[in-house]
Amino acid sequence: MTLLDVQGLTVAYDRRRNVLTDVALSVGVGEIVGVVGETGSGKTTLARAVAGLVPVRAGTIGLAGTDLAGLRGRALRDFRRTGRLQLVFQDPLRALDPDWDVSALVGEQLAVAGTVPVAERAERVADALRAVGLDPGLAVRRPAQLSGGQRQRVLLARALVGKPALLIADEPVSALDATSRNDVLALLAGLREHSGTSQLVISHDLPSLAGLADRIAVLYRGRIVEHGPVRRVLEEPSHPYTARLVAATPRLRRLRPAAA
Ligand SMILES: Nc1ncnc2c1ncn2[C@@H]1O[C@H](COP(=O)(O)OP(=O)(O)OP(=O)(O)O)[C@@H](O)[C@H]1O
Repeated sequence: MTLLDVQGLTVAYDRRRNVLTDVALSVGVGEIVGVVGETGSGKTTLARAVAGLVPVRAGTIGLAGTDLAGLRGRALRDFRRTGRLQLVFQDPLRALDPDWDVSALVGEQLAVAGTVPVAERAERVADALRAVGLDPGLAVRRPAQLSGGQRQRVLLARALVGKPALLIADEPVSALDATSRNDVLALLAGLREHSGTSQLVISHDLPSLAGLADRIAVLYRGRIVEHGPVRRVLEEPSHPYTARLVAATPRLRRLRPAAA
């Protein structure tokens, strides 16, 4: 069953050029789809457009049957408040208010949605922290008192606490060292396994996506030039950019899914 169905998505910040042109993309229920592309290809713009943070010039963004691209004003605010779609930004330090403690940062979504009684929020926050491998005792800390990997996990806990239908992660591991990167990638895989969370994961790093996603879409100069199952894209890239990307990444040989 399709959860996210993006069609003909075209986005421009000014009149001179489109940053995204006619992008089509889907994420099934319980599926992880990776978007890879070089710097400036439009990855963050895609994440932000799907999350309703950037105006769309043309196209539709269907989430479980609702066209998010058509929502305006109050309807858009109401949708955001539900927290059904959550975006995890790439820079935890900038995304987390330094004056708030972890408990307030993670609990904010529950307060905004208003669906969980105040008395239950602390327990839900603790559950979310445990789900991302953090000690609930960290709830009293502020972002500056956490490591980079812990901050990234707090961002994830904040996105997950309201049990979103779709998680969009924009470069979730690019700021992390190799160990934390693997931990966070394993965490995303575990989320799907244990909670069935559908995910759109955006990265310039093909190996990170190759070990995690079911399907990969390749964004090149604002267009999806190739998409398909991970193994097919890695073994038989059909676009020259993808072929160059695969050839330039020897680590991929180790990460390729085993033959069926
Ligand atoms: N707010 C903005 N106003 C105008 N142009 C923008 C804005 N944000 C991004 N752009 C331009 O849109 C293009 C795509 O940017 P985007 O950040 O989506 O790419 P990206 O693939 O995420 O890049 P990176 O991997 O470097 O983060 C770039 O040319 C960028 O300069």
